[in-house]
Amino acid sequence: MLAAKREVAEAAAALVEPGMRLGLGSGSTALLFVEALGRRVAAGLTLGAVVATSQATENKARDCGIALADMMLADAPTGLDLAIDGADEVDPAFRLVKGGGACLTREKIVAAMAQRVVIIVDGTKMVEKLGRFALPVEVVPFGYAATAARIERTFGVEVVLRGDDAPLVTDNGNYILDIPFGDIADPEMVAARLSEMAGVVEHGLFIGMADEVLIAGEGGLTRRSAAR
Ligand SMILES: O=C(CO)[C@H](O)[C@H](O)COP(=O)(O)O
Repeated sequence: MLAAKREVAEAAAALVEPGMRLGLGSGSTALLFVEALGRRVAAGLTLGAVVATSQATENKARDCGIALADMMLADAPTGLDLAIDGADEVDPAFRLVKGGGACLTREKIVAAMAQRVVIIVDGTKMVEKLGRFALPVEVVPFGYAATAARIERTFGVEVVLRGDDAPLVTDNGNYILDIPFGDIADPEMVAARLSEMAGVVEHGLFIGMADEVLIAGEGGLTRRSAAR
């Protein structure tokens, strides 16, 4: 599995061209990509503005000698050439479940800024139907129990507040509710219902955002483009 993640991370780093404005994803595969990119930067590759999707990725990028734009400033970049990120699930229509690392909100903002979004996964993430991986939803801590109850009433599924002894707090200061659907029959409907709920900051369904998927498997690397 680690070898597959490394292979796909190296392949993604090779897609980066000089001067590109880049979005760096989160999770173990994305961090391997950041390391591979760092090696290219150390060898002389220059980049345009680079944006990280989590504190962990920001720390890794800095350790690897990659300078980052400050997304909290008014003059932060508003567009990117390429965003590269992992995923928890990818279906045949390139719909994704993301947020296993609790970074879905920044990941979605960065993906939405990018002209091209490339998802890097090992073959185990490719699924016929989304939902076996519990769907992460970032919610505001204020009234989170009410938000959780509303989600449960809407979908008839018991949600799980992420965290062990205490709730996990995201980089944005929010909580994560995981919805164990098992099978998401209609991802567009679920996405629309969640998006309109008070208290929901963002959900982990990424629909119509991925342009390409790089998949590392036993048979080597596969590159698939979205049919648009
Ligand atoms: O969405 C994410 C983080 O919020 C990650 O991209 C996703 O969880 C995949 O992670 P990994 O590469 O470690 O399997």
